[in-house]
Amino acid sequence: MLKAALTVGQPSIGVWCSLASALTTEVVAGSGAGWVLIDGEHSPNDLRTIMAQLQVLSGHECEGVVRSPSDDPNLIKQLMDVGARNLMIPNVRTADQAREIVSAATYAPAGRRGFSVSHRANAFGRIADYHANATRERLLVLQIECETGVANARAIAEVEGVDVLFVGPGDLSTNMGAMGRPSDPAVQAAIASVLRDTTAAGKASGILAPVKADADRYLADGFTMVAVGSDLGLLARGSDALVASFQR
Ligand SMILES: O=C(O)C(=O)C[C@H](O)[C@@H](O)CO
Repeated sequence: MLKAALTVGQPSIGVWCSLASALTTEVVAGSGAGWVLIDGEHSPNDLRTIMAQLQVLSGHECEGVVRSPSDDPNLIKQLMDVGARNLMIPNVRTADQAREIVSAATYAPAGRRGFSVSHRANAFGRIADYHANATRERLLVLQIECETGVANARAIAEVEGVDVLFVGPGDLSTNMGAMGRPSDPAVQAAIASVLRDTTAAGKASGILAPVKADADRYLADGFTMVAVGSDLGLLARGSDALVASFQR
């Protein structure tokens, strides 16, 4: 289980799934990756295409992490009800926002996730102890993508119920005035600071690193939830290289 691995500091390699396709997500799931990111933020996914991808993953060891387009509690509720046990929330900036997200993913009385007796997440009522265990079994991955989030990373990581702080290098570099340059020294210093603060809070750190040398370095530094590429990138770059190899 992804949560169990990350809790004991075991690295887990993931692949971003941006193509909004159950078929391509199924192909990636067979690769041996520990998890795939089903992207509801920047991909043409909706609740049904996300659910279809979770369905194909049910036959695999590989776990689905679903990125919600925002921290909207109604979206969080719908995603959890269709079976998203692992959730990623973009651009979290403060501990108060993190507490609201935890609350949206937690049944009353501790939180305010709406209760439905029967849904896909509990196999349509067949998993009798689903509601009792849902909070303990979910994985909450909050993205740090701006300087405010970096400054508050320690406080965000310390919020009970937050499992992972995950750096979004694209947005972070853009928000720091270095669009497309995550290797900029100031951005790298911010990434290192998030790792330090998250580790100090006893939580796991993650990052997207589609260049192998970067991924290796982040893993050596202590990031454990590392996405090393995407279905879209593999198909686009692979088809480019294939066609180019036949051009004279
Ligand atoms: O800011 C980032 O970097 C991310 O959060 C990942 C991107 O959103 C991802 O879609 C790049 O393909």
